[in-house]
Amino acid sequence: MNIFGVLACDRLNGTYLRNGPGQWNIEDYNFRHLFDGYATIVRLHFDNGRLLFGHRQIESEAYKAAMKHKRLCFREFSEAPKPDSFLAYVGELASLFSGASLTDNANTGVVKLGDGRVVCLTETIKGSIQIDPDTLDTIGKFEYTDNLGGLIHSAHPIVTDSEFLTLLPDLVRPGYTVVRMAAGSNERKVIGRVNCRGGPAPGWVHSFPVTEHYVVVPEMPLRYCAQNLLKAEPTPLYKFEWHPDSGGYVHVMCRASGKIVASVEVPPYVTFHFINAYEEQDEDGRVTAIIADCCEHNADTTILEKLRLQNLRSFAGHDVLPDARVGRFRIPLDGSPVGELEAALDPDEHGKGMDMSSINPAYLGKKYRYAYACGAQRPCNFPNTLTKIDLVKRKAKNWHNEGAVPSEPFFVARPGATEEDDGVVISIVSAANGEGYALVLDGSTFEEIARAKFPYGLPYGLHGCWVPKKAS
Ligand SMILES: CC1=C(/C=C/C(C)=C/C=C/C(C)=C/C=C/C=C(C)/C=C/C=O)C(C)(C)CCC1
Ligand SMILES: [Fe+2]
Repeated sequence: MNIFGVLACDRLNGTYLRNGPGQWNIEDYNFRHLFDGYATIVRLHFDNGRLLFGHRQIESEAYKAAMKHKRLCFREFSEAPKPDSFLAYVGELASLFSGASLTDNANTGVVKLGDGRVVCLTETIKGSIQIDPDTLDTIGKFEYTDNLGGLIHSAHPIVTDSEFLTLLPDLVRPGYTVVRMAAGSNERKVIGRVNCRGGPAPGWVHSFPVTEHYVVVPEMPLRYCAQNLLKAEPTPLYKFEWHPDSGGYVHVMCRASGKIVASVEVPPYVTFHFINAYEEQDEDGRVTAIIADCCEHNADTTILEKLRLQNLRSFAGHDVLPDARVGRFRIPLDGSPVGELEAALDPDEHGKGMDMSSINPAYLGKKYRYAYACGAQRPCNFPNTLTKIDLVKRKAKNWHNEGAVPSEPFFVARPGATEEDDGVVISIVSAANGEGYALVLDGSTFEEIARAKFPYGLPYGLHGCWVPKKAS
């Protein structure tokens, strides 16, 4: 559906796409977890103060099969089909115990590759699906033409105009392969490999950060669990297990050589989203350490349980959102065996809620000052504010509307900007009354510039990308 609205924001021209799990049922069968839902892509096309709005389901094999057979046919985040559903679909017992039964429901993020192709992603490699950013048509599976194999990758590749970097966790020989795909290509090439320091499996890598010269590979004690991947019934931590005794680590790989230049033990941590990383230099310009910031859940895995739909749909006014902070890792490059992890600012500044972050992409991998994220105004059961974090002043500025749930604040720089926060922040908000609107905040003052009400409410969504207007 496309609806025109008028927006007091004529400095923004281009398309914001936001992906996320938007359909949590098949007929009268209801899914369990926020991350289970079938992907819904939302499009906000900004054109000289006018907003064209639309949304569509991504036509993954998992979604099409569920709609056709009226039952779950593939394994989602917490849901698994009854064997007869999947076997009826593909017809082979072995498939149930292999990657074939994993979903391709690309419900997590959307990226614009350097050559302009737009790809929706999740953590299964086969869940990489190309879409048309204008019509939201599903074009088809994005085929990686290399022979790297594997079933899963990070849901958040680092994408720039020239490349796509990602991590492939290795569940058989615990470790991670760091790969690079040049813009315009479908072939990933190996940069290097890191062996895990703890066990029994690699830590979950939903995202990872990079600096100008290094790839930072996190190994958190929340680890993949191959048995849980194959279980039909959900386990407390779904496809993962918490192994605090196995230790938490951060590895640093040189982008050019693939060599590991640091591998440090850090306090146990739980993070899904890295914010950014950069190289710290001494007064002679020598790189002495890597600083990597993330949305850190105080080494507490309960956030995964809190994101079950039943919990999200039953807020009784009690504060149930676990605390989170901006976790700052300092990874020395002098051969020290340990790194540090501390809060980059007092978490009370953002209500001890912290997730779904973005930065000015021009500062990717570089020393930066500002991050935008969802924070909390308590009591709440879900992040309910937008927050602008000033990492230098260690302060936050917060936006909140009573009862509203905003999605990831996405920063878009003003063309020609020279200041880091010169631009706008876009968020899609679900209002208390179930209505929805697009919200545009000034990136510098964090004041509202514009909002445009949608003709109907939208489900919560996760991550977005910006497709600038084509030069005419
Ligand atoms: C489909 C399979 C998997 C899927 C994993 C998915 C879809 C993971 C998605 C993770 C997301 C969206 C994480 C977001 C976190 C947001 C947070 C913590 C917000 C907190 C707010 O306070 C695997 C599990 C990889 C297994 C194979 C099958
Ligand atoms: Fe994510």
